[in-house]
Amino acid sequence: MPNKLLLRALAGETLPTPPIWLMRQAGRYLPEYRATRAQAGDFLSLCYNPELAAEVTLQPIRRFGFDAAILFADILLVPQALGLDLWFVTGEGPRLSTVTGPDDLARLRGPDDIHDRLAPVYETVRRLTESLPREVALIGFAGAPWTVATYMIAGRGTPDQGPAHALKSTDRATFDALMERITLATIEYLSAQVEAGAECVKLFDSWAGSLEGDDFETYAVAPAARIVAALKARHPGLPVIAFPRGADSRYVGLHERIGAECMAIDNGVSARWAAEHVQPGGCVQGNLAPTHMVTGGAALVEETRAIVEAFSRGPHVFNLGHGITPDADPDNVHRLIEAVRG
Ligand SMILES: Cc1c2[nH]c(c1CCC(=O)O)Cc1[nH]c(c(CCC(=O)O)c1C)Cc1[nH]c(c(CCC(=O)O)c1C)Cc1[nH]c(c(C)c1CCC(=O)O)C2
Repeated sequence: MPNKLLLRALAGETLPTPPIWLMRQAGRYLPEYRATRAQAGDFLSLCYNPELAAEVTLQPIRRFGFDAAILFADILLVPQALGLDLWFVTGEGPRLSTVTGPDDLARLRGPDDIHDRLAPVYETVRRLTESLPREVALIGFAGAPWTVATYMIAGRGTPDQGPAHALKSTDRATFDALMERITLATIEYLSAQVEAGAECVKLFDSWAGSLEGDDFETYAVAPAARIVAALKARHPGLPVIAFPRGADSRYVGLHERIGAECMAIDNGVSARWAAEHVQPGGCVQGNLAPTHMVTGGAALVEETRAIVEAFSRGPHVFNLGHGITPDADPDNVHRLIEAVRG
């Protein structure tokens, strides 16, 4: 049995107190993050600077004593490694050159040709294995193919993933080939993170919820299952967290269909419902609404205790239902941890 709390929960153990970490725990709500990002110059320079990326990964561990650290990087580094241009517009978000037809696809690099550009990320992981406290687990991550494809097709974030849905229906061959390329690159990328020292990996499918009918199975479940199977073949026993955000009632049975030890639950479903219908399949992670980190107060404590109680009869990792936002108050994170650990 592993002795780090996060790995024990992922292995299926019901613990008296759930391990806790937060999505986007390294980020703009922390003054020390803003200072290090300024030192790096910009967000992408920070992602590709192993010394500073390791530093911002460690900042929330030092400040809050979380049970897990998540590698500081971004899901959009994979499209960039595949050959797309990537930049961030302050206050707006990511911009990428796009893939909208066979010619764009032909210009992309192969899944094995990503490592030279991503080498600094692997170096960040190696540094973290040396500098993290013994009891803190290190999580590697990547975007799931559908979510990454939505950014590669639209060239930016979109409210309804319209451009990706459009390509899927007008040029299925290009869409499927793009999904295949991302899937294979993601296997290589995550595998390299594990070789560098990541102890578990998380797949972020932030836009899975917009896949309807059979598309959910074809473009969210099947690619995730393929990535998980390939990783486990190479790294037996590797624990995986899947985050098909917005899956709603389709969370039921997903542990088994994806082959993941843990389902990250967003706050679109209640903890009570997820405890009854999803937790029987394995560990669950979640699912406090991120707004509580802004508003705090008694509601934060009550809701946190209710979630801990709802999930207390099975394996649980405490987290938010989505990333902590830049306007969050770090003091509320202290209150949250106190409410979880009692
Ligand atoms: C969709 C997505 C992205 N990136 C990610 C997702 C999936 C999870 C989700 O749904 O939130 C995942 C991600 N992004 C980042 C991490 C690092 C680890 C962590 O602390 O969780 C992780 C796991 C750093 C980041 N990635 C980004 C920041 C903010 C950049 C800054 O410092 O200005 C951070 C800390 C930028 C980013 N990166 C992305 C967007 C849309 C944006 C802009 C929006 C925003 O600014 O919050 C793409």
